[in-house]
Amino acid sequence: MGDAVVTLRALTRRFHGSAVPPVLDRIDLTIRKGEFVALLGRSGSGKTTLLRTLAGLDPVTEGEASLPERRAVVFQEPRLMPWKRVWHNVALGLRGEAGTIRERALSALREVELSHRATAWPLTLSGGEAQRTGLARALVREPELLLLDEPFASLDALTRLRMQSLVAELWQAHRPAVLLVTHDVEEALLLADRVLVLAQGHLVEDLSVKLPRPRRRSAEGFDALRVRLLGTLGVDEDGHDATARAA
Ligand SMILES: Nc1ncnc2c1ncn2[C@@H]1O[C@H](COP(=O)(O)OP(=O)(O)OP(=O)(O)O)[C@@H](O)[C@H]1O
Repeated sequence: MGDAVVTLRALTRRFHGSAVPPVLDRIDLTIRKGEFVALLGRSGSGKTTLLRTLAGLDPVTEGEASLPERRAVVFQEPRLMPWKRVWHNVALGLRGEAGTIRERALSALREVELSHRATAWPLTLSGGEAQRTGLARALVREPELLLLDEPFASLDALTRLRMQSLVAELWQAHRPAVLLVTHDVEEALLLADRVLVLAQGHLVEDLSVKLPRPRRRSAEGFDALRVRLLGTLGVDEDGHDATARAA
């Protein structure tokens, strides 16, 4: 497909030899230019493994992966270098004239509403500020593919809400393709065009989300999609294991 940013064909990833089922088992996936995809799955289902493959951090040993050159990752923990100031962390790895690089870093920090912390040391940042710095560091590279590995998981509930809408705004402004790994069904529905569910090595759901933006939990159809995804994950409304109860 012409506008594909990512193409996986029969991608398989094993950690323990052929005696046990692979973590990723012949995954086929296409992500199109500008598409916002969320990846849900239970703990240990292989979400991070899939994200690492898309980031080019893990070798492809079985199957094929076609990835764009410009990729950026935001991890659950910000992974900033404590001995470099915030703006310098954002600028790391950029090439070109020093003044231009600094300007680009400051502009990315403005976009995540963090200009006032540009010369701060990372250890003085709050959790939300540190994650916004990570987001600025990713954005400044103008990625075609932005990979977000549970970037809000360690934040308090209010900061998480704010970060979710910030990510939605930044995506609208820049339109990279996004893969967001999350545990949170509502987060997936608040952000993504498409929600994938990974289980037993397979993508068992590929759900198109046509809700209007900006997304609201109160929107018609939101709850039906939420219940459907919880069903695919095998969890009931209260977070209990529906598969165990049925057994
Ligand atoms: N480097 C590794 N060596 C051996 N096993 C690994 C390695 N990385 C991941 N695994 C195994 O692969 C499986 C999937 O792990 P992964 O971290 O991708 O799951 P996940 O869906 O992201 O989980 P969580 O939601 O808990 O973060 C797990 O059983 C894990 O133990």
